[in-house]
Amino acid sequence: MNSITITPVSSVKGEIHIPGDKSISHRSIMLGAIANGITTVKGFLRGEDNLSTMKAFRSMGVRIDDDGETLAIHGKGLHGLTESSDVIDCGNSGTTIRLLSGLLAGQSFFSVVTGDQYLRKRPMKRVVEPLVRMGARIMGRNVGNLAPLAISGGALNAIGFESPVSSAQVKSAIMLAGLYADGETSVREPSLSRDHSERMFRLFGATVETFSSGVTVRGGVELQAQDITVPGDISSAAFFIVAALITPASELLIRNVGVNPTRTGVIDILISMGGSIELLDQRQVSGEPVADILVRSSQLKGIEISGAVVPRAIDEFPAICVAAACAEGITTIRDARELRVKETDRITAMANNLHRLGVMVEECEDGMTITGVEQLGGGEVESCGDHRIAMSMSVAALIATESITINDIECVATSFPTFYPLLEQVSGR
Ligand SMILES: O=C(O)C1=C[C@@H](OP(=O)(O)O)[C@@H](O)[C@H](O)C1
Ligand SMILES: C=C(OP(=O)(O)O)C(=O)O
Repeated sequence: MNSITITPVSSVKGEIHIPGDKSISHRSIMLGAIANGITTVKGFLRGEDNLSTMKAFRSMGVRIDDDGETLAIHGKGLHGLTESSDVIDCGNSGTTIRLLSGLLAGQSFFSVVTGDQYLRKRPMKRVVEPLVRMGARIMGRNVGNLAPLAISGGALNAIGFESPVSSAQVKSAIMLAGLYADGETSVREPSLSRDHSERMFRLFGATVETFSSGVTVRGGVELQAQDITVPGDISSAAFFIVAALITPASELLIRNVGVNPTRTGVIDILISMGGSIELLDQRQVSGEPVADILVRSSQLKGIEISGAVVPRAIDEFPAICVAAACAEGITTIRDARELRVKETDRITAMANNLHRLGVMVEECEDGMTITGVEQLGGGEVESCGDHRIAMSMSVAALIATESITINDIECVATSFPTFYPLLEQVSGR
């Protein structure tokens, strides 16, 4: 297991480009594979999670050419996928296994999907239950809640589903199954999660209607191939935004970042904490809002975070916890129970790691309370196999009194293989 030791820096400066958005990259392969014609994708994220999705579709007979810059996905049409000759390994990727399960529920062949030791602990009932209601036969460990899942799909019936959690993975799995259902399938969620599927379905010509916190998809409509440009991932940019905010004398321009309003909770939260963050040159690319983000070091203050902003910032909480640890006063995070079922339990992981650096953190079932400190201490912390924990703690190390060693950092390749070279670049090392 690799570790890294990071020493404090005096400032974070420069201009960077962030790699492609992970959520949009997954969806471009999935929709490209079942569309008619050749879909091209520029800016595709070559992280482990997206490579798992690519491999899964190749195993179902989809030709995907990659010249190192652009992907060309040779779509097979709505009913052209073929049975994989082996178990489909989704690696560490919750998005792959859950969205794929929705798609496989509509196929008239048999599939088994599984993943690594972390993914095999994450709850699948949230997608299995509605997909079974639509007519798929799905079996899995723990009464169908844990992977491996065995899926026998076929003709589906449309349902109206009220999801108890705000989850784009649940919503998107049902939307994909809905393409194969007889009639109109709708999903409602407590508050709106990321809407990349809604946007991309529309781009490919699906019949989709959105309403407040919900979506309806019509079955049986063929999709048409598209040329897609994937913007930079705001979830990856978040580590650099926090790095520039908490490090003195910093100014960082982050180019070409997706700023879809269902993803910008992190910016709203950090601005409320007193962060100097400006969105420049806002534009639309492939149906998604994009901007350059200018960040300057700021004195942050503690705030209360709860409610509808939480799903809009769900993957950024580890980075937000680091900002809170450096803020003046107390930050409370509530309504964030979902953090307990990510790659690791992100509430406990961040509480334990920040504790080791001398920060007072109190956990509660759906969140935590963090009391900011003037100076983070040094020490040794654990990624817990979770890319976002590893990267957050690496950012914390930039301003600690002494060096911090982060253990087990291979997981960073899940979503951001070039994270450490970029961190070196902006640190002037
Ligand atoms: O649909 C997606 O692309 C994602 C949805 C979110 O998960 P949930 O749907 O479980 O909240 C997020 O945490 C994940 O990184 C990507
Ligand atoms: C939770 C995440 O991804 P997934 O659910 O796709 O594993 C993440 O990237 O933070």
